[in-house]
Amino acid sequence: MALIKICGLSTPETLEAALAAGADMVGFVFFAKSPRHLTPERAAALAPRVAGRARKIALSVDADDGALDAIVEALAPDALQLHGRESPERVAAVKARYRLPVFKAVGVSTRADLQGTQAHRTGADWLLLDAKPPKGSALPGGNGLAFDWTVLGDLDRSLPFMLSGGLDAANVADAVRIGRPDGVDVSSGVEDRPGVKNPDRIRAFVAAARAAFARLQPPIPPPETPLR
Ligand SMILES: O=C(O)c1ccccc1N[C@@H]1O[C@H](COP(=O)(O)O)[C@@H](O)[C@H]1O
Repeated sequence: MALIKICGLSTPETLEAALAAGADMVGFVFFAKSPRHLTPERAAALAPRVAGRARKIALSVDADDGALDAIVEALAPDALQLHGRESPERVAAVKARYRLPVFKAVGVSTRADLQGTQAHRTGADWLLLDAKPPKGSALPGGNGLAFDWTVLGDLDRSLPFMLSGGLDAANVADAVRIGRPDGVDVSSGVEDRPGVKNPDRIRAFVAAARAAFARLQPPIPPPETPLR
């Protein structure tokens, strides 16, 4: 089954909206420059609400072991999303230290950027393909920008991948049809403004993504590396 992730949740109300809508994964951002940033303490307060209804994904950007230790202890995530410039060696070290599946984010603008996925094929469990941030952006992701999904025709699909970057309820059907990802991930597209999630937009996104995956022929097979 293809997976739907709502990222950057930071309040009980919007977390509940994502869970009730049937999101498979809920993402929590640990990156101080992000408007969606959570401290480990705030994450610890939100975590029990998930209670097995979805997988908890901890997003970090070039975090060191100390920061990741605090995040893992507070959230008890089901997987780690590494959204910085983590090397394949760092990805492998994080995976070994926490014994958790790792989603490695790779920025895409053109076909040539797909080369950047090759180095992560042995270390990461999943790829997360996001639009490259604009030059000078404070955030390596979560910018609400999409990339040209047709380049995904050239992707080596030996790892499952999430498609992200500028998705919303209106364009996710095209993204799924063109990119045939194993999952989709959204942050800005379910917000009223950066960091402020909108429950109606969350519900609309989950419904649109679910319908888009259901229409795909042939359907997306389950990934060989399932999450726990
Ligand atoms: O959401 C953030 O603030 C964020 C910060 C730093 C790195 C990644 C971040 N979010 C991830 O970016 C993509 C795309 O988001 P958007 O839908 O275009 O806003 C998604 O994978 C988020 O998890």
